[in-house]
Amino acid sequence: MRPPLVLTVAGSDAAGAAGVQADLKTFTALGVYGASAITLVTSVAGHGPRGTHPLPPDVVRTQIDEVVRDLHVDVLKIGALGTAAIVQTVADAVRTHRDRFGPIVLDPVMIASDGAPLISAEGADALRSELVPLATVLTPNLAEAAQLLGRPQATTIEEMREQALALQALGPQAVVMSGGLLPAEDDAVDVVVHPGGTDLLRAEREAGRHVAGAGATYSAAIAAQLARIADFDRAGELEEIGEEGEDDDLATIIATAREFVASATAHAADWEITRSAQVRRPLNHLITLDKS
Ligand SMILES: Nc1ncnc2c1ncn2[C@@H]1O[C@H](COP(=O)(O)OP(=O)(O)OP(=O)(O)O)[C@@H](O)[C@H]1O
Ligand SMILES: Cc1ncc(CO)c(N)n1
Repeated sequence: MRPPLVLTVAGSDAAGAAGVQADLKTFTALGVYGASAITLVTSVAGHGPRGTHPLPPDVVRTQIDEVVRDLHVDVLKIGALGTAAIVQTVADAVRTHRDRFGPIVLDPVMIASDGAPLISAEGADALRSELVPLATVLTPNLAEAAQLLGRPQATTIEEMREQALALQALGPQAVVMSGGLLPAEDDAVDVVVHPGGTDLLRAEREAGRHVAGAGATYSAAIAAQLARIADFDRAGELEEIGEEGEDDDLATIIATAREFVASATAHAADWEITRSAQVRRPLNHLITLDKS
């Protein structure tokens, strides 16, 4: 028996809300084995600005090489990368090992939800030129899409769609642009462009939402679902899960991942986990595991 497996290349969040920790919890919750190559470590000093400590690029490369050498990787997920040198290293590793894994989900992480920068300006440029073209699914929020394109932040759904299409033109099959904070809309609307067209995913916007790790959890859930599809495919069971063609698959996977994020957010609402209201709440990744 070979479980579906995702390798995440991302940063560590000691609080366990975002980054690698959110990724691994999401994979487990969705029945997927998680491996990780750490790119950087974030640390919080009190409630002050967070420090970002990138690892040496060769240490990042060694971790990826080891995992790819030793394990069957179905899907690669990429999160915070910190520096242009790490972006370059990860892009080189992806090109070297391209036949060793399937889809690549790239979350172009730029700034943490608490405002800490998670990549340098040169790193963001390298992300656009080196990694975006290699991605299967790209998952920017409004600010990340704007920075990748060098445009002002989208303020309407039509502008979001234009930016998502412009990013898709750089290479990814699908772009999932999350618009939780779009001023012109009452709902939280995500624009998904995929080979079958454009979908709008609407959900009620929660006022005063104060969570950390929603973006990481979203892209991790997409990666996990893609790994499960690869697993069903290996077992010859794809028809049984109602496959309607590859184009629809991606759109369905993304919608399912969003439901997971919404549910994990809702189920954390009564968690008394933070010592202060100032600290952003993590999501509840235990939802699929809690049988009580
Ligand atoms: N206020 C909100 N109410 C409901 N859904 C929201 C809200 N804000 C964001 N979302 C949804 O949550 C999902 C993830 O959002 P997004 O990608 O913007 O998170 P993020 O800012 O990158 O997260 P983080 O930096 O905390 O990891 C998207 O589906 C988005 O639409
Ligand atoms: C390590 C890390 N990666 C990603 C995010 C995105 O919010 C974060 N806050 N921390």
